[in-house]
This record gives sequence, C-alpha cells and structure tokens, in this order.
Amino acid sequence: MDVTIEPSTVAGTAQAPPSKSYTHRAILAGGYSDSATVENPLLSADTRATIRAVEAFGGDVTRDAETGALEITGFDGAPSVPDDVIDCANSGTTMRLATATAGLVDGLTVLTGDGSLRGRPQGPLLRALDQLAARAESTRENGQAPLVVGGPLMGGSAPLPGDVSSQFVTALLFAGAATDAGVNISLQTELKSAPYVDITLDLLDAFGISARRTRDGFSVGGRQRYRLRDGAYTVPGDFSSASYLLAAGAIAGEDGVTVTGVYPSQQGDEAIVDLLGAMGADIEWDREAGELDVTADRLSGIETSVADTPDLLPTLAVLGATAEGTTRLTDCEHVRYKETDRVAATADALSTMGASVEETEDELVIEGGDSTLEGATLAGRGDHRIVMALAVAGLAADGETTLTGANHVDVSFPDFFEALAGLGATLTRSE
Ligand SMILES: O=C(O)C1=C[C@@H](OP(=O)(O)O)[C@@H](O)[C@H](O)C1
Ligand SMILES: C=C(OP(=O)(O)O)C(=O)O
Repeated sequence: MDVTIEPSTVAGTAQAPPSKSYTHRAILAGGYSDSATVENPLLSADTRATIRAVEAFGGDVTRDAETGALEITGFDGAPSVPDDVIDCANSGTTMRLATATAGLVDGLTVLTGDGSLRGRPQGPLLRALDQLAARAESTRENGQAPLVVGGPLMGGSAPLPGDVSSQFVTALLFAGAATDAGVNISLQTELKSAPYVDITLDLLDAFGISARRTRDGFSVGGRQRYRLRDGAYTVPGDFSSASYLLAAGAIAGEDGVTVTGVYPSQQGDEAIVDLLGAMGADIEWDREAGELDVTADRLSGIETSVADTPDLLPTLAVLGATAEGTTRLTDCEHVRYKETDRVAATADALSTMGASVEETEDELVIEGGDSTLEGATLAGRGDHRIVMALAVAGLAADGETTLTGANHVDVSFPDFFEALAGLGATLTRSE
C-alpha cells in the first residue's frame, strides 16, 4: 500500500496503541507461566510473531472476543520441540527472545524471519548461549538467522557486548530464570537501549521473577517459576508510537492535539515529552489521566543522545528538519541495526525532501530552518518507523508526499493512518 499525504493541520484526540515492548514480554512471560491473562495487548505483525513462538513451544494464546485480552496457557518453564520452523517475520524482539527460549528445549529449534531480520545481528547472543552450554548456530555462519538452537541451557556466566542490542540481555534474563544455575551477564561494552532492560525487569517482577542489575551487568537466579502476581497483566500505552502523534501535534497542531493512554511506565521513549518541551513545543503531561496535550509552536533545534532512545531517532530528525537551527542526534550507531539502517534511511529521505542533513557513523545532524520541506515520493524501506516519521514530515511539506510500502505500520501501530486521518490529516491510500 502507498499513502499520499497532503500538507495538513491536525487537531483533536488520538489514542496511543498499547506498548509493543511490554506486549512481547507479557506474551512470552505468559508462555513461561502455566497460565496468564494479558489485557490491552498490542495486536500487530510483530506481537503476532511472539504469539506464534509461544505456541510453537507448546503454549496456547487465545483472544477473548469481548475484552480483547489474551488468555495464555503456557509451557510452564519447559518449552517443547517446535513442530516447525519459527518464523519471526520482521521482529527482532521475537527472534532474540525465542532464541534464548529455544536453549531450554530438549531438542532443536530453527528460527528464521524476513529478509530484514535475516540481516540483523544475532552473533553475541549465539556466543552467550554457547557459553551457557546450549547449542546455538547461524546456518550461514555469519551471526545472522536462520538459526539452529538446542538445549540444555545450563546457566552460568556469559560476557556480552552492550552496544549491539539490549534484547540479548532481555532474552537471557527471561530464559535464565528457568535454568538450573541462573545466568550472570557481564557487559563488555556500555549498554545501549538500557531502558528496554528496565522494561524487562519491570515485567519479570510482575510475573514473580527476581532479576537485578549487578556491578558489571545483570543477574537472574535459576529455578524460578513465572507466576503473575495479580489476576491479569495490563499493557501500558506505547510512547514510541505516541511520538509520531505528538510530533504531528508539535509541527501541525495549532489548535492542539491530545494523545490518550499514555501513563508512566519504564519506557525510555517517555523522553519524547521532555525533548519536545526542550524544542519549544507547548506540551503538558497529565500522568494520572494518561493524557498528553501538545500545541504547535516555533520549534528550535536541540542536541541529544539517542543511546537510550533509538526508536525516537526518525521522529526527532523530522522534528529537527522543521525546527530553527541545528538538531544534533548523537550515539546513533546502534540505530543502524534495526529493520533498516535508520540513520542512513532518515538522512536519505529528509535530504530528498530538501533538508540539509549530515550523517557520520555515530551522529545525525539536521540543519532546520529557512526552507520548508518539499513533498516527494519516498520509499518506506519496509520499516514502520521510517514510514510513520516521514508521514509526519509530509504534514509540514510543500506539496504531496507519497510513501511506498506504507502498510509496514502494521508492525507496531496498525491503525496509524486511521489515527492521523482522525486528527484531520488529508491522506489517500492506494494499492
Ligand atoms: O526490547 C525491546 O522491546 C526493544 C529494544 C530496542 O532494541 P535494541 O535493544 O536492539 O536497541 C528497540 O529499538 C526495539 O524497538 C524494542
Ligand atoms: C527495532 C524495532 O523492533 P525489533 O527490534 O523488535 O524488530 C522497532 O520496533 O523499532
């Protein structure tokens, strides 16, 4: 599907979808349990991949037609040999979490994904699993999927780089709790995307699993049982997804935009609220009501690190392109290991729209200001975040912006274009 966006103003209220990161973890933790209920789950292409993985390991996930909650019957810490290959589709989170889970299986699991996922790094996780006595191989011996993984994962200590993906830590903590010995992770390099491990610790705690930070990494004790503390787990709203709606309001919402369903949690991408404020947007967060109000104002450029907030890079770059002065996004390298190299993809698309953008290995610098963005036909690159950020840029551009492959929003925010149109953006879809 292609989507064409006309220059538009936006106003009104939109609901943030449920958090993708919390939903993945809640589904998997439900799988590790005997049973669990997950309320307000995100149902998207990526979280469906995690449902498939849990079912492949012997669990069952059913959606309650009335409440939308997921009723999970889990494999209770002992996953069984999948009947078939696990297709993780486009989801890095699913692949990393399912790979470590496969280490607990008494037999072999084969994991694969789409072309993008088969190009993403898995080597550090494979080496850590190998160190913890599991079998973990890349069929092409290039540290990428397809992967073959087999148990038994005994547990113990494993070194891990921190600057490739925090999902390796998350994966080992989830599986480590079900090993005999537990798992100690010592980080060899500084941890990037650190708040995602905070999300993991938060979710594990809700399922009765004790895991903690250590002096040089993380540790989880073995022989723990996943048991949901409360009757059901409720997924909070997603701040990465909310960032597009908020950016739309900050750029094109003269009469104000309200985003609902945004309560405090461990999401690092809550930083978008302060970052928009620092850029000069008029933004207020009622944490108790879970509501964010933003009104467009003149924005000015900022310098900020995306070490903790990689998924905000495309949003911040688009905001920078419409702001006065320079926006410098630092600590970007790990943002190159996503569905696409998002540093290059963002730089390329904004340059095509006429912005002045410079890219180095670790930084993206956008000179905003004088000239408005020009509408253009832009490749979505099979990357949901690139599509959503560029759709927001299209609101402020001079002329039409067409995004190809815009259907990829299905990965994290299936109703994104409905939400944008609901705020008054003029857009048309074509096959
Ligand atoms: O654990 C998670 O839910 C995620 C962790 C981050 O990835 P990295 O840890 O690979 O940077 C983030 O970019 C991704 O969208 C979701
Ligand atoms: C990188 C992302 O997710 P994942 O790593 O799960 O593919 C994302 O949602 O931006």
